[in-house]
Amino acid sequence: MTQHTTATSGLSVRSVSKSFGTGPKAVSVLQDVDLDIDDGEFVAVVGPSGSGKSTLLNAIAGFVTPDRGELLVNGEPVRGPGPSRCVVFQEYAIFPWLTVRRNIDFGTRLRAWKGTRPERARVTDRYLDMMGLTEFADALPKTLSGGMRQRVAIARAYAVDPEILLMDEPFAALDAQTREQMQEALVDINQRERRTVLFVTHQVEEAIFLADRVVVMSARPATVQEVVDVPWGDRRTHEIKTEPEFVRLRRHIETLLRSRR
Ligand SMILES: Nc1ncnc2c1ncn2[C@@H]1O[C@H](COP(=O)(O)OP(=O)(O)OP(=O)(O)O)[C@@H](O)[C@H]1O
Repeated sequence: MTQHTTATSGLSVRSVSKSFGTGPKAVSVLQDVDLDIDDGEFVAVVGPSGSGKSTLLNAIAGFVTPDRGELLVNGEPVRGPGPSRCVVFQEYAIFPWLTVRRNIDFGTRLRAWKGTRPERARVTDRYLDMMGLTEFADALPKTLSGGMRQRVAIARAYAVDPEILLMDEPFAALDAQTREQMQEALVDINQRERRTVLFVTHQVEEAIFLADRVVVMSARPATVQEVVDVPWGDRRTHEIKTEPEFVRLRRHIETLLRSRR
């Protein structure tokens, strides 16, 4: 396994534990989770249903406070939600009263680099183009398909330019064909923009297709069971899914998940 470390860049999760409830009804969800994600790395998290994947993501986002342990983004402790981390949810969490362009423009306003209005407009145009949304720029979200709405959510998240992008099953509600198109769109935008991404998914195939490393969580209380390196670099076309190495990795991870350690 590659050695990934750095307390001062990227994300560090150090011995993070979290329980919900108190007394005999307390449920231990995360137990001593350790994880380092380097700057610009794409990491997918898979695990049994209810194991605590979303809880981990929510702790990094600052929505959930760990009972123990430490979360660092570029060396700074996470103390709550903030613009260094941007979340893309499964539900299409975009503003229904704003057009596609204005939704993405909202993201550019949250950037550390403010820029003038024309400069921001150019940034918005770039994201519209990258996500294939230019012809829908003036449309309201309700007139768009689920896949297109999720393109808007992803474009807006990249437009914020956060240090870490957190994606919680963003394609789970989409049909299989749209999901594959979205996976390609995400590969494309991330190869151009290269952000640090933590991506939670149920689909092992999706995790291997998208990520540089796949973190396999155990059953609850979740710990990191294994971290699997994915060897394709930027070569991410759907053809790799039938290559023997892809199939081997998929089987290996599925076996780990079935073992429910
Ligand atoms: N705010 C909360 N209060 C109480 N229990 C919670 C809370 N959030 C999560 N849980 C519990 O923590 C456990 C882990 O939930 P979580 O959503 O993190 O798992 P998950 O791995 O993302 O699940 P899934 O794969 O089904 O999406 C579940 O038993 C859930 O009911």
